[in-house]
Amino acid sequence: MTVNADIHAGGNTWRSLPAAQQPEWPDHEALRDVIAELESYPPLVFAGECDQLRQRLGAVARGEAFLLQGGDCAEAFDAVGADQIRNKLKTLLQMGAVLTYAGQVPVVKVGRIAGQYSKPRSKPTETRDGVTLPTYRGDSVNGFAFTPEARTPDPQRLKRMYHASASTLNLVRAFTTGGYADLRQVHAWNQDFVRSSPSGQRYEQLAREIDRALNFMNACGVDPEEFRTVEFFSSHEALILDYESALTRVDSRTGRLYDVSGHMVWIGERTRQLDGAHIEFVSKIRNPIGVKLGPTTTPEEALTLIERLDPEREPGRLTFITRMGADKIRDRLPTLVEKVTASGAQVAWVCDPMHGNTFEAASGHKTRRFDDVLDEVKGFFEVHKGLGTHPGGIHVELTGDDVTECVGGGDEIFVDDLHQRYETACDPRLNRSQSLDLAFLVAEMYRDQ
Ligand SMILES: O=C[C@H](O)[C@H](O)COP(=O)(O)O
Ligand SMILES: C=C(OP(=O)(O)O)C(=O)O
Ligand SMILES: [Mn+2]
Repeated sequence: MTVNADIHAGGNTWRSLPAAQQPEWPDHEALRDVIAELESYPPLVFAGECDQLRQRLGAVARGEAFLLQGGDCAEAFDAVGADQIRNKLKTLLQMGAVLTYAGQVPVVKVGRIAGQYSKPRSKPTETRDGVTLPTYRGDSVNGFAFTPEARTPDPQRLKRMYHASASTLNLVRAFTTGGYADLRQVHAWNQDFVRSSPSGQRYEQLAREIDRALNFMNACGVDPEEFRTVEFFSSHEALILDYESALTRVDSRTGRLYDVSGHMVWIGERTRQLDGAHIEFVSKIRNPIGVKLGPTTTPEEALTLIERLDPEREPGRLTFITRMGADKIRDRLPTLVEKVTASGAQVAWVCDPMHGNTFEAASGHKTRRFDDVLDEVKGFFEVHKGLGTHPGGIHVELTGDDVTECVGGGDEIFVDDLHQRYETACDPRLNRSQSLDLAFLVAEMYRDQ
């Protein structure tokens, strides 16, 4: 075996371990063919970009930057269109501009985008009117429609995921480097939000300050070219290990393994078993890694995760994304942060205020209250302030469209409105105006800090 083959084999050590939440593919030969084809495809990202993001996240871990990570719960193949991608990106960039001004630190912008096609589920099946079918596991696995054909896992979908990710990333790169995302333009969109939406008016003061700051920079003669492009990274949950490992390659510069399906990948709350395949898989790759930590996480688990995933204690390598729930964060987070800090590890702490706050409305819609989302972020800031540690960022499920999936917000959505534009394939997302609300309110929190 050559050295390279040896290293490459390292990307397959997960295969002997239990892997939670994997699809039951009916045809294993077809799966093998798909994996072989995926292995021949070019990388979606360059390993050097993953290193760049790891460095940026290092600044987050050291308290010198803030992470904004967001996008759909589940991307869908039929939503790979220019409008949807542009609206999502626009929303994230607008949030980023507000947070940068408020925090006076760089905001690292990472989309749940160009690869977020696979979903872990709480139940393996779904029953409607006495008919039981496999649960929807994301467009990478099966279809959303409630028919036996759609719900049967089809490995050909893994190739569609690759192509959908490639076209999405291509457009994102074009927008972020081609001038569309110019900071002055992003600020103009924010001014428009403040002017035209009833909820936006309370942020007038902040928007005016940003305007003055931009004018000041202009007057000082800052090169306008500096504003033209923006750094933006992709991320998704590394769930379907056959796909992720088919896209794991040896980097020719360093000889190390990178999962080139996205810049950052994370492991979800349901697949972070210490002796499981997912943790083993990400322990072998050099990408920056996130791990979701729910309310039952013990400090010992967190410390073992650090040992497994960040043995060299490299700031930026490991991000803990806590998702406790608004009612638990003030109780559960302090011990975790204290014990991890005492161990000397420098992880980035990021708040996912979505996944601990989901409930089912009387109409049957899965939803979240904007106030709970906000309260979890508030709790997150309070805990870090109390401990003298850095609230490193937020991780949110959002869309740039005017959907009605979460209740509340400045342009209030009521439970009775949920049916109007409930379009998510999995979890409820903040819509465009709720996302901007959140950014302005977090900006105020950041300033108070
Ligand atoms: O996005 C996260 C999970 O896939 C989702 O919250 C699980 O939802 P379920 O309980 O409907 O399966
Ligand atoms: C599945 C998700 O979250 P968690 O693993 O935290 O439940 C998600 O981020 O969509
Ligand atoms: Mn989700």
